[in-house]
Amino acid sequence: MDLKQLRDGIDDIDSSILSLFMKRMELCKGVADFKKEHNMPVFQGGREQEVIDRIKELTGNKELEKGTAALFTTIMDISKILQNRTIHAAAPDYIYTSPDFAGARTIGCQGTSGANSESAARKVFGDRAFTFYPSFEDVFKAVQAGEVDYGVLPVQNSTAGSVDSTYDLMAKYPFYIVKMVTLEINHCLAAKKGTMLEDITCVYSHRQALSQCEVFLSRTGLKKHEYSNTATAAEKVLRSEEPIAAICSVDCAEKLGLEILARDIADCTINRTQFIIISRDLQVANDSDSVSVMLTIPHTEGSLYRLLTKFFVNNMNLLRIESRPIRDGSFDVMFFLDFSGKLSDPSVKAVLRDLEENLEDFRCIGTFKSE
Ligand SMILES: O=C(O)C(=O)C[C@]1(C(=O)O)C=C[C@@H](O)C=C1
Repeated sequence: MDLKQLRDGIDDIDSSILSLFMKRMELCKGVADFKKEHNMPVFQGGREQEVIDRIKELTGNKELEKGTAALFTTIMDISKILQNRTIHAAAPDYIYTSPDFAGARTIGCQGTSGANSESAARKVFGDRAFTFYPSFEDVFKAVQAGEVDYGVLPVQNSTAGSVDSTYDLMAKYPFYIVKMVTLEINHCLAAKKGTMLEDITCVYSHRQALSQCEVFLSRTGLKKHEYSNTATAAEKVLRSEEPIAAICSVDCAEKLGLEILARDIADCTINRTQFIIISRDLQVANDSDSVSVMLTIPHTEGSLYRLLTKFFVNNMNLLRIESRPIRDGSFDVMFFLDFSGKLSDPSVKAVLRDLEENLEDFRCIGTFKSE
């Protein structure tokens, strides 16, 4: 047989598979109606095992057994997605309010005035006073306690990647993301007035800022010292009698009256950081088009693949996937996923309900307009 004949044969078989697939899905819709009426969960683990065992037996070919099991697992996953849509699409909406950035009484940022978090906060809340906390954790605590209406935290930098400490705290505190804001970061090397670059031996800054300026730091041979924040590092430089420098924003250096010894020192000329604005309660802006969730998945073969199928089949674009250790001595991780969709979309509601029902650790952590 030539290739054309082989492909014609494949096309014929695909048509048969398709028509049987459609018939199977019709039956699954019937199953969904039954489950809705009898208040049964969509996922039936025992039945799935039965289906897979039977398929493996029927395959009768060791080499293909794994493939047929994967194929029927995916078919059942698609079946569950359709069933969830039938059952949960009309589920009640989440209870939420609209964000009120202009009416916010207090907003918490980490660091001190001049920190990049403050510039990010200004983009959302305008020129006003912010409450500064020594650590990211303090910002989460202040939001949880209702001490501030909103908190501002960095999550991702275009050069250095995710801000791990923020993600670790996201797993620890209750909160909701209400907005995402992107800030152009321009790092400079700043020292006390009159200091020369040749005199400087060491430089202080936040870990992320130091890692964004690796090339400059290794070229100049400056010794790196991690500090809690770029702005607090700049303040340390101002107070110090030693010839030390800080990596901070130009705004911050100018505000403190520091000398800028070198500008634009980040490794990448375009260097941007994304910040999240968080609140204690779920707040949904009209223009929100992305949803954030955090979850753990079982340590079983194909479980990440099966999770991703849910987004793919529901036509939801995955915008971010991040994982962090859950820190219990195991090597298990917590996943943070952002995907396109509105909380009120029937398919989003169905996916969220499905994840909620079937995963041990699952939380929807807000919705925002992606930038
Ligand atoms: O038998 C059921 O209860 C079904 O919903 C059908 C089906 C399948 O597609 O075969 C789908 C989901 C269940 O977890 C088990 C099996």
